[in-house]
Amino acid sequence: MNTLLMPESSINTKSPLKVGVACVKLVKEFGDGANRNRVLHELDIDFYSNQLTLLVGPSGCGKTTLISIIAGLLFPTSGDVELFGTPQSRLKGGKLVRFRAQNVGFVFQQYNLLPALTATENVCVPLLIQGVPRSKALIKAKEMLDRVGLATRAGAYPRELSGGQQQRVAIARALVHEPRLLVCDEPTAALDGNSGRTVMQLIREVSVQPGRVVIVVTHDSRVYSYGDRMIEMSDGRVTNTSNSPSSSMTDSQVISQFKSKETH
Ligand SMILES: Nc1ncnc2c1ncn2[C@@H]1O[C@H](COP(=O)(O)OP(=O)(O)OP(=O)(O)O)[C@@H](O)[C@H]1O
Repeated sequence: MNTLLMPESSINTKSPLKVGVACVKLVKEFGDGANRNRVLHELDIDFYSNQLTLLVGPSGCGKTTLISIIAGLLFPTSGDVELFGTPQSRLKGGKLVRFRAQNVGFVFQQYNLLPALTATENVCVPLLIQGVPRSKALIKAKEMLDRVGLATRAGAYPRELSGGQQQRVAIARALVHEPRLLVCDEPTAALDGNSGRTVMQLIREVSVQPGRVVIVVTHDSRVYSYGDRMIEMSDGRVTNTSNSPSSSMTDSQVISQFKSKETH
C-alpha cells in the first residue's frame, strides 16, 4: 500500500489519502484445462477513500470481473482483496454475505429496481436485509430520496419514472445503508447526456464522503471530469493510473490532461 498526494487542482487536496480497498496479486481465471482463460493478471491496485476512481479500458479487459471480486460477488482464483483492512479471504459464507450487505452499495447500468415496489420501498431494501424495522427504514429511505431530488416521486413505481430518475432511485438504494464502498458499473450507459450528467453529479455529491471508496466503471468519456483518479486497464492488467483534471474542461481537454499526468 502507498500514499498518493493529489495535485493542487484536484477536488480532494487537503490531506494524504488513505487506502480503503487494496487488491493484492489478484488473479481470476475462468474455465479449466485447455479452456482456461486468465482474465486478471496478478493485479495490485489501491483504491483511496474520499475519492471517485474511474476504471476504464476496452471491452473485455476485465473491469466488471475486477469490481465483482472487490464487491464479493465473485471469488478470485488467487490473491486477495482487503476491504478497509479486512482481507476478504478471511470472510466465509454468512460472514461474507453480512459484510457485503453492510459495507457495499451497487449501482448497475440497468438500475435493477424491483418493479412491484415503489421508489421508497426499493430504497428500503438494503435496510430491511440488515433487519432495520420497516418504519425506520421508510423514514431513512425518504430522506435519501430527498437527497437525490426525488422526494415528490417517492410513491412512484419504476415504470412511472424516466431512466435518469430510476438511476437516482438506484443511487439512493445503494447509499441508504451508508456503505463504505460504492461500486457503479456503467451507471450512465443507458442515459442521455443530461441525465448522465445529473447522475454523475449526484454520485459525486452524495457518495464521495470521508472514509468511503467510490469506484465507477465506465466507457463514457462524458463522465471523466467527475473522477478524482483514473485507472486504465487492458487485457487484465493496469496500464496507466492518473490523477484528475479540473471538472470545467471539455472532453478532449480532460482526456489529454489525464494522459499527461501519468504517475504509473
Ligand atoms: N462467467 C464467465 N465465464 C467465462 N468467461 C467470463 C465470465 N465472465 C467474464 N468472462 C470473460 O472475462 C473477460 C473479461 O470480462 P469482463 O466482463 O470483466 O470485461 P469488461 O472489461 O467489463 O467488458 P465490458 O466493458 O464489455 O463490460 C471476457 O473475455 C469475458 O468473456
